Amino acid sequence: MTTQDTIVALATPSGNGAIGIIRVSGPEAIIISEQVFNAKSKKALSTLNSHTVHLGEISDGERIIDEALTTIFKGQRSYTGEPTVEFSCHGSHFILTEVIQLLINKGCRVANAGEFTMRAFLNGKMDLSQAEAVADLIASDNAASHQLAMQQMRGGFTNQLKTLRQELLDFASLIELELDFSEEDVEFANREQFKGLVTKIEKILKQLIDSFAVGNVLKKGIPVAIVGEPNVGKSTLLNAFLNEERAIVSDIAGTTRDTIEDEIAINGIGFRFIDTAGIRETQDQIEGLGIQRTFEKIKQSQIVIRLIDSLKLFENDKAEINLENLKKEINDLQLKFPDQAFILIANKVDQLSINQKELILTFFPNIKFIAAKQNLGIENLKQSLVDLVDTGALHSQDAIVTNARHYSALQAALKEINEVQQGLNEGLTTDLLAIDVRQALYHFGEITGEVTNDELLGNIFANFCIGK
Ligand SMILES: Nc1nc2c(c(=O)[nH]1)N(C=O)[C@@H](CNc1ccc(C(=O)N[C@@H](CCC(=O)O)C(=O)O)cc1)CN2
Ligand SMILES: Nc1nc2c(ncn2[C@@H]2O[C@H](COP(=O)(O)OP(=O)(O)OP(=O)(O)O)[C@@H](O)[C@H]2O)c(=O)[nH]1
Ligand SMILES: [K+]
Ligand SMILES: [Mg+2]
Repeated sequence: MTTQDTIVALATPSGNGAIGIIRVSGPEAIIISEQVFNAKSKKALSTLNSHTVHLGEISDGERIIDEALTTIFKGQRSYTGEPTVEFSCHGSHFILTEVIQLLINKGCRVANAGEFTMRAFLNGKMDLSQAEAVADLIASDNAASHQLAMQQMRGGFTNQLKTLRQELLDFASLIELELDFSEEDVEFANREQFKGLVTKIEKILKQLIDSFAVGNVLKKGIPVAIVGEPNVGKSTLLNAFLNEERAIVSDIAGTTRDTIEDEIAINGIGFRFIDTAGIRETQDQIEGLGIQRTFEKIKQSQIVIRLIDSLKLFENDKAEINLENLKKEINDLQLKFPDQAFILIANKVDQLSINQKELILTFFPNIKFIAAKQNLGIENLKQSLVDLVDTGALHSQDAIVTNARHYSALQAALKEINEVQQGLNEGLTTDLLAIDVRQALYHFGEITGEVTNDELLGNIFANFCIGK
């Protein structure tokens, strides 16, 4: 991987702000920038101190393109770890395009997605997991995902991992030293101490692996499926949660055919609501497909809001039988989806008499009544959702893994650590033990980027936005 090119990109959203920042990074950053920027002070950029800002003109020969503020970062003292210049221009799309083109004419290359951050990684300004957290930070849209990304960008669990890796590395060296003296039957690596370390590592790996269950949903938003028969008010409830007319509502059964999703934050936690087509036996083929999808969505969700139309129960004179059937049906649904938390909600309470309400409660003591259309009971329901989420980990000091790549590497590391443990217990020969230890170290290194390759880096940084 070469970092010889000097790269340029717009660092701010394209041409729709008051100011647009163009970033230039690489060995020639200051020399190239000097050719297009004239500071009001008449001083050449290369003579100015690092981390200083200068007013001046950007021009292509005689033609002035913009009056701009220019920041210089010298030597390795920058975000990327290489000479960097930032031009803070007027936010016109035309100006920004012209300035970038000018810089390209003077020898810059357009940066690839994530290339500035990739350079920061390659130049040792951050480890790989921190670089990945930069993308998460930019994508974060609620307090929980923001906090997780910030924690990881500032080192997160990798500091802990680096210490363990070093301790393991020290033992690996001792074990390998034993191999050099294999004739003499010496033991440099104290087996009991080594067992202690491996046990400690196992415990920490397990904790980190477990944290992913929480971390992953908090990062992505907790999926909540809203399900129930046609016309119970699922789309009305979605709209009430989102506080906007997101889904079409009508008194025609089968209005929602495709699932509709949208996210909001409640108490800083992201919830992704999924409005589904009504569940019922049907002859209609298109609606039938919608119902298939409802089951799919339940499977993908963490929480299921099972919505019922309270009025419907009393349409015929068999309320008790209807309630009995409902109870059975809900039991079946819970059995079919054991991993989901179910909340039972009775809608349209505005139309219900007190006696009817009490009858429902005798069958379902925990049921919650709402009137989605009148926005009644929605705040309570939001609180119930928050209560269902175990946010303990978020508020503790324990590290939380949010990245699927780290999760896989941790699992792989644990597997190897368990091999090492088994090897130690069974008195495995030193050469075989050494192999397992090296394997475990490899997976540790994958997370922080001590072990890496171009393809992996390409994959990670391709998901960044341009200019980052
Ligand atoms: N204008 C601007 N704003 C930005 C960034 C940027 O690159 N440019 N950042 C980009 O994401 C973030 C800030 N991150 C940065 C991290 C390090 C350095 C830096 O200059 N580091 C030097 C000097 C440190 C020091 O003064 O002690 C270094 O690490 O050596 C700059 C920005 C968010 N805001
Ligand atoms: N009285 C009353 N009517 C409601 C309430 N909530 C929804 N409705 C009405 O119930 C009807 C159906 O609402 P929708 O939100 O379209 O129901 P749905 O479950 O999404 O229906 P499908 O998408 O067809 O399965 C509409 O006429 C709504 O205005 C409520 O709390 N009280
Ligand atoms: K409807
Ligand atoms: Mg609907």
